[in-house]
Amino acid sequence: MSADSLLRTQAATFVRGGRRILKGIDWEVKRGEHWCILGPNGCGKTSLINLITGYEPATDGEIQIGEDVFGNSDWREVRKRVGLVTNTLTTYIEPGEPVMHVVASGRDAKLNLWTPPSASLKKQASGLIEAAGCAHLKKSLWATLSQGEKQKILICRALMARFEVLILDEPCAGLDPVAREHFLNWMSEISSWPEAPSLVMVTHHVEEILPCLTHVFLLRDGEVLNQGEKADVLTSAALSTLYGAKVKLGLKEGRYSLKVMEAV
Ligand SMILES: Nc1ncnc2c1ncn2[C@@H]1O[C@H](COP(=O)(O)OP(=O)(O)OP(=O)(O)O)[C@@H](O)[C@H]1O
Repeated sequence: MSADSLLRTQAATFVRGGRRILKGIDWEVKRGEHWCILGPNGCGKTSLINLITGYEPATDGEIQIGEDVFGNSDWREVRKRVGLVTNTLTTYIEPGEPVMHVVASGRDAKLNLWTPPSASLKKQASGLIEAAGCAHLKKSLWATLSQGEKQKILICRALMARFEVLILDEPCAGLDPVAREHFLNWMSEISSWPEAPSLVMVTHHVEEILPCLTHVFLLRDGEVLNQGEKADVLTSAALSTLYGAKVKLGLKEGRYSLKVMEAV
């Protein structure tokens, strides 16, 4: 394993209800790489994320974060190095929680603070909220935010901790086209920060694969169809196999598009 390895799965297998949901996944994310995971509904993307974040144990194989191997290390500690932003988080946050507290609580990966955050936490949270272009939301309560604002605030929350890998599970779901574009540009900006975590974005839309994403992982029916550098992996042929239908991938000025030619 190279010193640059942040995350590695080896023959990771996940069986539930007698079904092999993940069938021996080998994958490695190295420092400086930003990944996109693509795959049809039900192919196992969320299951893979659950193994990496330790929310589910692998049935077989190895999950490694840096030097730590799942099962040999205190995963509650290891988990602190992998951030996860998912829509399900939004349902756990109290409607009346101040936005500033939502962000500040990310330092210890806690939800809903019982005591107000310290002045230094507030200062850091405030800086992140401003960098996200959300300064006007600093005094808002969680329940009043729009979907796009919630996504941004959740990412600010994740950035409070010093994650090495930040997993974004369909971060653009529910965003209007303009909000999505703003959001993606902000994500690009984050990826250029000197201390940026490696981003891993799960999406169903190739339009969201901005130039800052360097690698692509294609997951099909619990198996790796292909993975590697974006330009090598993203082809019409590979995506047609991935989705089981003829599709045509377009690339114009660094942005991808996908046309479904023939559904099966
Ligand atoms: N704990 C579990 N017990 C039984 N089946 C499960 C469990 N977790 C996931 N599955 C099944 O495994 C398959 C993969 O689910 P998963 O949520 O990982 O897919 P996904 O690729 O994230 O899908 P989507 O794109 O629709 O979000 C699905 O058929 C799901 O029903």
